[in-house]
Parts: sequence; structure tokens; C-alpha cells
Amino acid sequence: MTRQQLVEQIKKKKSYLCVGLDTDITKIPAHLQSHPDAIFEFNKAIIDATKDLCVSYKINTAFYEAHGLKGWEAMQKTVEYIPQEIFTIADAKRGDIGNTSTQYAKAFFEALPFDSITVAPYMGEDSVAPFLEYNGKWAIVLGLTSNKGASDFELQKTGEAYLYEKVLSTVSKWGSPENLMFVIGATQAEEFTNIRKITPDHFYLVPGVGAQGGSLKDISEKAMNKDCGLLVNASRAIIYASGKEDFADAARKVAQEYQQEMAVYLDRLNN
Ligand SMILES: O=C(O)c1cc(=O)[nH]c(=O)n1[C@@H]1O[C@H](COP(=O)(O)O)[C@@H](O)[C@H]1O
Repeated sequence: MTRQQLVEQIKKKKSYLCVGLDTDITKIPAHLQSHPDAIFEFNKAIIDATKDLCVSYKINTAFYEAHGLKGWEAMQKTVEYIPQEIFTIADAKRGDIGNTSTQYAKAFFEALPFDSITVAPYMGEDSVAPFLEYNGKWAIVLGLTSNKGASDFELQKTGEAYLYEKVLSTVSKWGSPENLMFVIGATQAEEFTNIRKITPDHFYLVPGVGAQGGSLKDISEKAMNKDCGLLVNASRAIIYASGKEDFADAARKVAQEYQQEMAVYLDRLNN
């Protein structure tokens, strides 16, 4: 998917919501547990209930890989079920020496039809470059993450700058805002303004609202750019909103609350 197509979808739906399909078999409601295809059935119901409210789905591959072949099959069926116009993210956090990253890119962009993949930048340019060679596909590189461990490396100084600042300024030269995004945790509010200064034009994938306590308001007010430039992810807060038979309706309700708040911030952008 091109940047322009993504921006058009955000405008049309008045949403920059990314629903995270971190589908944990132990949290699937009891009535679906015995279904032979429980993960896919759960995802299908979530997608049907939220697809008009979000512009992206993020499939966290760990939750599928944990089930071996059956999990990969559920992941493939899920990504193929997502409507074409919705931006798909393989949250796989890959990155290795060049020829290995080339195989990861084939796995997620050719064998599976994802629009994008999350990538760890630690191994440098040759580990990220293979993901940037595909037209209409994206690498989403970890910038400043939402977790506590962000302070172990990302928020350590290397000379004058934090390591994450160096990652943003260096990695942004490897691709363009047309094929490269950054992961910025919603819990890192003090850094949002600075982050936007370093990378004014890029889209950010922003996890950490909902279950991790980050604020949609903070990221929206401090880090939107003229094209919105944000995909805000919530996983558990949406897909396990009820944990019961009415899980899809409950997911829709929470997704709608996010979307309605997003519409307000988008309106401000246009006025
Ligand atoms: O790359 C990610 O998606 C990611 C980066 C980060 O800094 N923090 C983070 O939580 N994530 C992912 O975003 C999702 C957050 O899930 P919830 O906390 O349930 O909304 C999970 O799939 C995480 O793996």
C-alpha cells in the first residue's frame, strides 16, 4: 500500500486506529475454545466488527508462531481475510544479516501478503535494506519503544544524543517516508515533540495505549503531522474488551470510542 492510499483511508474513515490481533488462545472466550480453527474464528469476528473503524491490523506473529504450523495457517488465513484497503502489519520484529533479512522479507511480503513488517535496527543498514526493496511495502523500525526496557539502551546517551535519537536520524536516511515508519511507544510522552522534530514526515506506529496506559490525546496533540502521520495500536483493550460471548460487540464499542476521539484530533488538523 502506498503512503497516499494510507492517508486517503485515514481521511475517509476519520480514523488512524490499528487493531492489534495479539490473539492468545487462553483468552479466547469459552464458547470458541473447542473450535478446530479457534484463533481464525476469533480474528474473523473481530475483523468483521471493527473493519469500518480502523485503517490497520497488526498481527503479532509471536501469538501464531507459538502454535507451530497451525498457528502459521491461522496467521495466513487472517491476513488474507483482511480487506485489501486496510494496512496490514506483521509485527515480527525481524532483522539479521542481509541475506537472512532477504528471506524474512520474502516470508512476509511474498509468501504472506503483509504490507509491512516491524524490524529491529540493532544490526544496522544491511539488516533493514532488504525490507525496503519492495514497491508498496514498508519497514517499521523500532525507534523508542513503549516498554520499561526502553531505558536500558534506547534512552541511554551516546555522546550528546540518546541512542534512539541516533536511530531515528540515521535510519531515516536509509529509506523515505514512503516506505519507512518508526515504532514510537505511547508511554513515552515526554519525548514526542523531540521525536517529531527529528522525523517530521514519517508515519509512526504507536503501541501502548489501553493496557499499557499511554494516552491517545498526548500522542495525537504532540506528534501528528500534516498527513496525520500516526497509526495508533491497541490490542488487548479492544480484542479482550469483554472476554465473553459478546467479545466482538464489545471490541467494536471500544474501537468506536478510539475512532470517535481520533475524529476530533483529525478535524483539528484540518481546521
Ligand atoms: O512493535 C510493536 O508493535 C510494539 C512496540 C512497543 O514498543 N511496544 C509494544 O507494546 N508493541 C506491541 O504492541 C502491542 C501492544 O499490545 P497492548 O498493550 O495489548 O495494546 C503488542 O503486540 C506489542 O508487542
